[in-house]
Amino acid sequence: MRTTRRLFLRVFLPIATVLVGVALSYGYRDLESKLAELRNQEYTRTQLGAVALASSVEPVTRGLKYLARLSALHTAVDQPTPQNLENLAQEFSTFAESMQLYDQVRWIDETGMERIRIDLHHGQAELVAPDKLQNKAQRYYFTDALKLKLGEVFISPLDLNIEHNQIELPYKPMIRFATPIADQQGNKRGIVILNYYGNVMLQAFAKATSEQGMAINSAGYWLKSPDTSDEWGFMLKRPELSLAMRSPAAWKLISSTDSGQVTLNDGLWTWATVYPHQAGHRSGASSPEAKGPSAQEQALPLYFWKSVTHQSAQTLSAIRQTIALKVASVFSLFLVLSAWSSWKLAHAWRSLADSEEKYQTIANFTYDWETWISPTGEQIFNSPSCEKMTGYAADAFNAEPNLLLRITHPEDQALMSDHLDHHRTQNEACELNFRIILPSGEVRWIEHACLPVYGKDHAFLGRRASNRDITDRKLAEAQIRQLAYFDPLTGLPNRRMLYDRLHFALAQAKRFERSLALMFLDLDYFKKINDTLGHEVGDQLLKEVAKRLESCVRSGDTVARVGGDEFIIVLTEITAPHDAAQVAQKILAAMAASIRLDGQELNVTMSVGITVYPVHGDDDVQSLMKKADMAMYEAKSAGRNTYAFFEMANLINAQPAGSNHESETTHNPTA
Ligand SMILES: Nc1nc2c(ncn2[C@@H]2O[C@H](COP(=O)(O)OP(=O)(O)OP(=O)(O)O)[C@@H](O)[C@H]2O)c(=O)[nH]1
Repeated sequence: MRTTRRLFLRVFLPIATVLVGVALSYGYRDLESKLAELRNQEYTRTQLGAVALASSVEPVTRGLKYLARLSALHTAVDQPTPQNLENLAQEFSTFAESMQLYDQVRWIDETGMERIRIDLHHGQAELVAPDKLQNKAQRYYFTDALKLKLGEVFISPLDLNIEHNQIELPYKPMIRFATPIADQQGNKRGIVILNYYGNVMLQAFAKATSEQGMAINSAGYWLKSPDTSDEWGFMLKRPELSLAMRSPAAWKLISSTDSGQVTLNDGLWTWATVYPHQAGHRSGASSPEAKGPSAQEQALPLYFWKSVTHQSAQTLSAIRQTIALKVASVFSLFLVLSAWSSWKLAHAWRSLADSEEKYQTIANFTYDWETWISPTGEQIFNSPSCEKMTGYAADAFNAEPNLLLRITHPEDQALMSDHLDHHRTQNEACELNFRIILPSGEVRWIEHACLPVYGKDHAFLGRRASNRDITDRKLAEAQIRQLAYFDPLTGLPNRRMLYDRLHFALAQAKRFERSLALMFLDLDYFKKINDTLGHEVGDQLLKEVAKRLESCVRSGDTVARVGGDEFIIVLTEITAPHDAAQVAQKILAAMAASIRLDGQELNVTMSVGITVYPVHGDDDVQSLMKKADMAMYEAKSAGRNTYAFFEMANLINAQPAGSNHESETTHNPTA
């Protein structure tokens, strides 16, 4: 479990690190994108607001200049007859009613006295009666405008209309546009003045900024704000209702630059500036005060409006939180998924390592030599045990695909070569035994079993083989075979082997109509040797006799020991009994030479009984054995150290040719 956990950490930690990096990078980019979108939106709003303010001023100045050029005005100025004044009033009324933008349309003469005044009430132009006309000589807009050159336009600050020294309710935002007029001699004869409804402009501004914009005058007071309670602070004598007081840092930047965008502690500020005087072609003096003389003579246009938007710090923080939450939830999901996958992978690795370990342990400790050969004949795997078995390391087999064939015993190479050629790609199991020669020259028997290997997709993956060292088994088998078929003392075939061969030889003789002789040989007086010289000497003597018997026959003949001092010889290549007689004589002659054993010279003789197929009968194996045995006893009876044919022993009891046997049978062993 500890190993699995370690593997898990090795997989998961790098993935988690990458995921954290990706999440942070993605989150940062997403936040940047959202903030950029917000900044663009704010920038667009302030620009649209500024355009709305500037474009509201332009038509008013054009309308003012139109009035200043009216012939009815100049006629009335030059000849202010009741008729002319009435004509002018008519023109002013028509203008006011058609435009619906102005609260008042007036001509104020050079003394400050209102000469023609049209008030708009509920859309209707009303001429103010002469006795209701006022003198405006003390008003700043009169004095400032009268100072202008002909053609120049005075634009007052945007403020609330004041009637009878009270701010008119509901609030009536107002801007006064005025320009001087002159008579035919060029003497200034007062001004034409329009009281413009500021609300029209402010509504256009609000609409352009989606109700989110703030129109602020040059003193930092709100003219229009999403929060209406902030508006008109300068008129209400409440300095706290100004951006200059509410957010000094922001106002410092906004008032000092025409446009910009900045993120401060209290949020994102975006602004643009409108100079209404510049928009009116020519500028005149202005005053931030509602009443009174001009604060500035005809100076630079310090009066401006700011189109401003503000996104609070809370709004920005909410955007960050939303993105952080989104990224965190996606990141958590990926983290959980990768943790789960890493755990599964670690578990699989662990299982694989376990099975590899088990497999390696089995491969290392197996006594058999396990191999795997690819379909193209490459050695994919050789278990380490191959070195103990062959004297060559597994790497040697992997490096030399032909090594197995090379170390195969020459007598088995054809078998192995055939196996490798024919079975490598065959869909069948195969078993074979072969010998290999070790580097030391030692020969070992290998039992080889192989079968094809298929993958899960039934693809042929080559052959898997198991090789086992069966040298000891082969030796044991050979020993068993030796014990079963051979006489342990002399190494001659025993009775069982004799019978096998005799059966075969007799069948062959019968089939090919050939002759066969069976000789039964028994040592004479062997018991005495044992009794006098000991069993050991008797054994040595038997071995020497066996050798001498073998030397007397051909390679196709069989010499077997079937009893203590009894031997059988099968002669397969005779044509007549005479041939067998010659072999018998040869044997008796071979025995005649003394044998030196244990420092003594020994002389032994043998009695030999012979039967010949088919001369002595068309017999079976048992009959042949019996007849030969009987013949041997005949030879014993005849005095030993001689041979006798079965036929002759029974019927004529005659000595075979070469009667000198008699003399040979008189030889006694020298015990
Ligand atoms: N040394 C030795 N003696 C054996 C072995 N097998 C049998 N004998 C002895 O061989 C002798 C065989 O004797 P027999 O064939 O009966 O008699 P013999 O002395 O040869 O006399 P005849 O055959 O009549 O000439 C017995 O004394 C057995 O004990 C053996 O493997 N080794």
